[in-house]
Amino acid sequence: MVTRVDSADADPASRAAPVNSHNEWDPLEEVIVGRLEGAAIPSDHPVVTCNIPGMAARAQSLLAGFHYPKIMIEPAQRELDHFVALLQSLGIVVKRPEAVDHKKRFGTPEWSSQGFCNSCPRDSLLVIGGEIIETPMVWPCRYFETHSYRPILKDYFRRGARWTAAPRPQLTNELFDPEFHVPGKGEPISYILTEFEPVFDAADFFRCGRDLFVTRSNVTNASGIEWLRRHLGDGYRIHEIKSRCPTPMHIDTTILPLGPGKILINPEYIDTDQLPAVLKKWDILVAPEPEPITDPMLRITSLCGKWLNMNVLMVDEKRVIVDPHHTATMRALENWGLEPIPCEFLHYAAFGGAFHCATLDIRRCGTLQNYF
Ligand SMILES: NC(=[NH2+])NCCC[C@H](N)C(=O)O
Repeated sequence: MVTRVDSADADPASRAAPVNSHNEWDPLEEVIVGRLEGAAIPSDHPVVTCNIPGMAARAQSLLAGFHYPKIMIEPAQRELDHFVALLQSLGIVVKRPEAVDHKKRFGTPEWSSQGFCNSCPRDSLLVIGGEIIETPMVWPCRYFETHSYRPILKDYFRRGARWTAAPRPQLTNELFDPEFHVPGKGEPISYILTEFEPVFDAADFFRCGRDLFVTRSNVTNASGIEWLRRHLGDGYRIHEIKSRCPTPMHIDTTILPLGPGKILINPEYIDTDQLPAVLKKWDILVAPEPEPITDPMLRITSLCGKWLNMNVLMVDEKRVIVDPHHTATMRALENWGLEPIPCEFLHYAAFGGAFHCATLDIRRCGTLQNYF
């Protein structure tokens, strides 16, 4: 049952709003897409290495701070260019962050680091209705990532958007549990973060109107979730979803809504009995196994686990952008009544994700509603 809370027709200002996105599926009008220029291999801080697959973590700790080699950038850049062209051909306005050299060193009074890249706007910026929030990120190499989006953010601000930054975390040793190890099979899920200060990545949340869903992770602690809850106030409810992923970072390979009443889950990480009661009323669509990645280069360099087949972008309630490598996923989406639009994107995994990660919806045509 969908209850209309606000009506855009009654409020012409909200129709003209530069930032307006309440969920993951309303018709997409404007989106930010990340960049690869200037990308540098992320640092080997424990909060980075605990989140990435073993092989990539070993290679990365040797090469941290160097620019990504051309052999990795070029194929990913070709895919990215096609993805941007595809979005534009669908009539969607595409905005891009500035190209910056992420090899540059920066610091706070307590530490210094080189950068990473701005491939994944989904992680550092959270759009809730007409507000855009810079999130308090925990990877030191991502501390200033939102600066490359500042020209866009200032433009949205000038045109009336609400622009907020969560308190900048200190990221000192007190935030990290020195005893932490990635839980093995049978061990309970644990996290590297303490509650020293609030931290969260935007990509640990997804939005369904007045209800937001979050997974705690190695980049989002309970204080971070509480900060957002208080910041948003009574108009929103935040529900925590339990994930069995031993290296949790970002919700969009674990569970993602495809439309009102439709939720896609990763059967390895989600125990449906443990879902928040409100979601149990929705159709639960179980993601098929991803097709294996056989190219050794893609296998070694991926910063992600295998479930990027789920990391899709909804153009609207029907059309969904998905990698054609994942044939079973394409077929499943069709069987669920959706129209998959294929777009090759496997090389982007070395930079942190796929379609959902690489984008940030700025405007979707729709209003704030209550879906539960
Ligand atoms: N928004 C993102 N950057 N998502 C990427 C999710 C990656 C996730 N940690 C995995 O390995 O599957």
